[in-house]
Amino acid sequence: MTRFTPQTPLKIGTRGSPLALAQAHETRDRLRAAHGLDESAVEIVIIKTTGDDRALIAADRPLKEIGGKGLFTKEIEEALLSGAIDIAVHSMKDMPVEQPAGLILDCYLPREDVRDAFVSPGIARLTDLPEGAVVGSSSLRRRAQLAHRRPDLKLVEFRGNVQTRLKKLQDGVAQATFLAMAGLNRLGMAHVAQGPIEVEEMLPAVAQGAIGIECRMADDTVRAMLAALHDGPTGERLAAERAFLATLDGSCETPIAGLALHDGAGLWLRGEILRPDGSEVIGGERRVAVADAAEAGADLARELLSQAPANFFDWR
Ligand SMILES: NCc1[nH]cc(CCC(=O)O)c1CC(=O)O
Repeated sequence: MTRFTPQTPLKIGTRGSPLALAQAHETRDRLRAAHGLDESAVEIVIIKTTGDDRALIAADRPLKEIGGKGLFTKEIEEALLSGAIDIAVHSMKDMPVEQPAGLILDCYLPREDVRDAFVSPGIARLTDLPEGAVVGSSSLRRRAQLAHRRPDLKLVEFRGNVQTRLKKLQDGVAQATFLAMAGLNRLGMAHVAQGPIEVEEMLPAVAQGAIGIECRMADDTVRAMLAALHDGPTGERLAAERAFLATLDGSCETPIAGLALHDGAGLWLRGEILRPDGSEVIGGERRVAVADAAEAGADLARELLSQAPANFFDWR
């Protein structure tokens, strides 16, 4: 089955953040278990991306200004194409809807918790935030969703790894922030959150909580290995959500939310688009057969777009 040995190991490319490494380790462990690979037949290769460049990513600069789509993926995909790595592990939430020619992304691990988490040193729940409270988030989606429900709150830019953000909360830079439950769970840090926010209250980002594994399209050995890891139900949900995103031409950096759940034999897809200042939300849903997942995502996106004025996504 495998051409990978301790002398010529399978190389897994990943960013070096604690969350990215946790995802790469999960992938390595699943590959080893599924294919009986020796410990030294799998190697993790850390790749620095534009998004990891501290000088470029000044803490208060909106990510959208710096480089938009592919900020955290370009260098990793180049390493795949050059053969420096054999597979790449990604948070699907951060992945552009299309991959470069020669690469394929069709292996998803079982999805984690899709919900956002409410994190605050002094306040138990989102609904308990006092009038005028300062909330830190750099996610356009979360900012717009919050501004929509609570126009009284003051939003500040907030980035960095989990530890940096918790330190900022301790220092009083903001009274609360949001993180994905999935990331906290994968880091074994769910205890830092007050708790999850139900999806009816804050619809998550498309593909939140899903890990995808990318490889070279022509690499039949690796593709067969990844096929054994693929989680079908996660793939069905992401087919709907990513088609929704693709038709909206969105990325992780636009105020779009979308979530598909299995509902009996079919899928229940919900989506929303928001004005960046939260002044308007347009939402909708579809209940469809699994086979129609992608078409339903595209169709829901067209419905929402037909209701949105031309300047809907303009900001600043
Ligand atoms: N945009 C950053 C990002 N990309 C993926 C995750 C977390 C885990 C996931 O959704 O898989 C996060 C952090 C966060 O939103 O708290």
